[in-house]
Amino acid sequence: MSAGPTLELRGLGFRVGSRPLLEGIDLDLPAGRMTALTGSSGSGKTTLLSVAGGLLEPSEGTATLDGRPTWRGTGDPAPDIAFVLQVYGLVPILSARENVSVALRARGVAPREADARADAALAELHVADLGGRQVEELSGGQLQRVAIARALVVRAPVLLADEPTSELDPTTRGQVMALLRAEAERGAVVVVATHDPDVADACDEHHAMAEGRLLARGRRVAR
Ligand SMILES: Nc1ncnc2c1ncn2[C@@H]1O[C@H](COP(=O)(O)OP(=O)(O)OP(=O)(O)O)[C@@H](O)[C@H]1O
Repeated sequence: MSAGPTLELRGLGFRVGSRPLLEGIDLDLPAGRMTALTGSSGSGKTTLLSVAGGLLEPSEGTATLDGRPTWRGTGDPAPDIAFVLQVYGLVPILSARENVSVALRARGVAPREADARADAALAELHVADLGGRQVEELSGGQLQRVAIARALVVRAPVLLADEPTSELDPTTRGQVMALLRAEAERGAVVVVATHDPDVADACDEHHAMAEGRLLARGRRVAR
C-alpha cells in the first residue's frame, strides 16, 4: 500500500445564515483507511462530506489535503477528490459510458482511452451492458452503480461517498464495499456516509455525528 496524504479537518464549521449545520469538526481522514460516518438523518453527514471535499466553503476552520485547502473558491472539487453523491449528479441525456468517461476527459484523458476505462469501470460494477443506455432510462440501483463507477474510474487520492449502497441488494453492496476497500488498499482516503451498520462495520474507523457535531472518539480497527 502506498499511503497518500491525510484529509485534515480542523475546527471545521458551516453555517447557513445564523444556523450552524456543522460545528467544531476536528478529524484526520487518513490515506489507506476506510472511514464510516454515521448519524441520524439530518445529523450533517452530507454537509460534512461537501465541506471536507471542497464543494462548500467552510464558515470556520479548514479542510486541507496535503496542506492545501480543498475549497478552491468555486465549489468545483479538486481533481484529486472524487465524490459519489446522494443525488448522483449524472447527466440525464448522456449514456452511462459518457457519464463515466467525462470524469476522465475532464482530467485530460483522451476520449478513446477515457471510453475504454469507463467501460472497464462499468464492468467492475457489473453494469457493462448498460454503457450505451441513457441514464434517464436506468433504475435507482443501476444509477447508483454508474455514479460509483464514475467516482472509481479516476483513481483519485480521495473518495468521498454519500450513502453509496442505499439502492443496492446485499450481493451488490458487498461488491461495492470490496471495490472501496481496494481503493483504500491502493492508498486512497475513503470516507463513506452510511445508515447501514454492515457498511459501517466493514470500515476501519467509525465516527458518529449528531446535530452537526462529531460524537465521542472514533473506533479504530486494526487490519
Ligand atoms: N443548503 C442548506 N440550507 C439549509 N439547511 C440545509 C442545507 N443543506 C442541509 N441543510 C440542513 O442541514 C442539516 C444536515 O443535513 P445533511 O444533509 O448534512 O444531513 P445527513 O446526515 O446527510 O442526512 P441524511 O442521512 O438524511 O442524508 C439538515 O437539518 C438539513 O435540513
